[in-house]
Amino acid sequence: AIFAAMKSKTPYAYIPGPTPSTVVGYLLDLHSPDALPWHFNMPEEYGHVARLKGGLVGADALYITDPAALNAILIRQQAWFPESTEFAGYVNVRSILFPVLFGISDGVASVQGLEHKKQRKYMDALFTANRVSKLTPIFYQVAHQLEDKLKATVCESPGKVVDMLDYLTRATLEIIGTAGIGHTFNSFDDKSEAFDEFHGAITSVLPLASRLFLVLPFLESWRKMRPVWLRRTLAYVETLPWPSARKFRAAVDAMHPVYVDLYKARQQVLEEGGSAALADTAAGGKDLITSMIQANWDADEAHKMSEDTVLANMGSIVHGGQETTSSSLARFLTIIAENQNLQKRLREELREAKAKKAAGEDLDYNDLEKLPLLDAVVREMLRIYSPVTFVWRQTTKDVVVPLTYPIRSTINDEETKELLIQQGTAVYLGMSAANRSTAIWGNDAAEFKPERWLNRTQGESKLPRAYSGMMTFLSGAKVCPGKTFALLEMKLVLAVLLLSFSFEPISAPIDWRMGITLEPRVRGRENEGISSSSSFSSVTLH
Ligand code: HEM
Repeated sequence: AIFAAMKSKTPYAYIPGPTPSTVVGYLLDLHSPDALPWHFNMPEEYGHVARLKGGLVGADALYITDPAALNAILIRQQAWFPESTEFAGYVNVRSILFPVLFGISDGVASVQGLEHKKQRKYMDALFTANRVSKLTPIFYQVAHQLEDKLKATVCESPGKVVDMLDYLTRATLEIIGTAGIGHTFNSFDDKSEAFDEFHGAITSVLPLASRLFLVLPFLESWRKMRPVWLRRTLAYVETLPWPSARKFRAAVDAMHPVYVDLYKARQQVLEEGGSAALADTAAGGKDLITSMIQANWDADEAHKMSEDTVLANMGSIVHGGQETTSSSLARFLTIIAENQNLQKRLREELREAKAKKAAGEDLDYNDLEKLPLLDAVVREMLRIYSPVTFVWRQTTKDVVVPLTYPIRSTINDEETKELLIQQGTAVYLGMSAANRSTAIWGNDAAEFKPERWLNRTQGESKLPRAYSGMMTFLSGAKVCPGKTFALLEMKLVLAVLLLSFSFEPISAPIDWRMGITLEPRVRGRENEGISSSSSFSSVTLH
């Protein structure tokens, strides 16, 4: 095995790359919570393909930000680049643990190939612009609860310093709850046990999951264990010799029954009254999962998903859609708190649009789509502060991919325009780094400049085109299905907040650490945990 590892290290010796900071190799540098600068620097210092040196525990890997190579890996030649069996993406790290520990079947985020295609068909049908626009009233219901709650807090003491991430987490969990799975966590009720329990579970799963990458190869073999009942029984052995797994189990125990109860309730409605009866359920049966259950009910036998698969997809939706949006919204507020002029311009744009509506009427889906400054700010924020930093894949055979930017050999200084990726190589796709590459976006790539989208001074990049030529939502078969949902949700919550409040920064700096998404922490209060030391702002009502 050692010989094999040494042999597999050699093919990439000609590719420039960073020296690992420990003998373990690149893994710790790549996953460190403080690794953001390491990622951003990659294309600038080493080029758009970099060699990541394996250490004692592994072979060399590649870090790729090259547009042509990304197009090949994610789209044209994606069949040879499945998600690594050891760890697959940010949604997946949690989805992977569910089946591993509990025998629950895999959801869309953790399956590949034909099974993925089948599940994605159901998933994509939920997220068309038409369907998402119909969720607008549900989003507003939650956004106005957030507004009322914040008003009550701020009226008590104007200019109060408020932990906005806490409010935004409540709002995004409530939105994904009501619009995603037709369930309320009563998130704005201070004494809501449902919120505390579920949110506590999500936030404890997050750090656990990002710590587990080193043991995932072991989990993978557990995941394949059959029969499933044996796996499930073993997971419940009280003496599970691993505290993280026990904690994880407690978290899943808090979440899973919520999904099971909801599923059973919808199924019962269907059995008693057929599809039409779903209109009488929470959210008028329009929530994503009720729509999925209904489509599954109507599908012919050959195309139906099992109960376990639908349950797993409830998890995929809740986990895929919660912290990504709360983290992005917190980032947005940080930006506008630090740029009062931009905040004022955004508010003016919103007021102007609102003035055209009848009194008390909210901006609808199309109105929100048509606000150029809000759109440019959201776009630019998602470009340079992509909540997901990277994903990874592993080749199943030797593959040659084209390159936009040639590799300059460290051995003989020659240029190569194609890259041979050997079977089994771990390939890291640097989404945030590609979003900031100066070669792709220009010398001002790392600067926050919404104007680049306003007058379209920014041409489309050569990166895959899922969203303005940026990598934030990925691309190809695993592209984020929730993009339209996320953009509407963010614009709508920001519109409600900006029309009622002004935001100012607190004096302490905020650091953004890399977890599975980006997590804000107030410097000096890092150890207090994500919910208590997040993106405080000083908020005023106006
Ligand atoms: C700013 C917000 C968001 C960002 C930046 C984002 C980004 C991403 C990325 C990068 C992936 C691919 C991950 C991978 O393959 O490892 C992904 C997948 C996914 N996202 Fe999102 N997402 C966002 C919001 C949402 C929302 C609101 C939902 C649901 C309502 C959602 C549901 C999902 C699901 C189900 C997947 C798995 C898809 C699959 O594997 O086929 N996301 N997202």
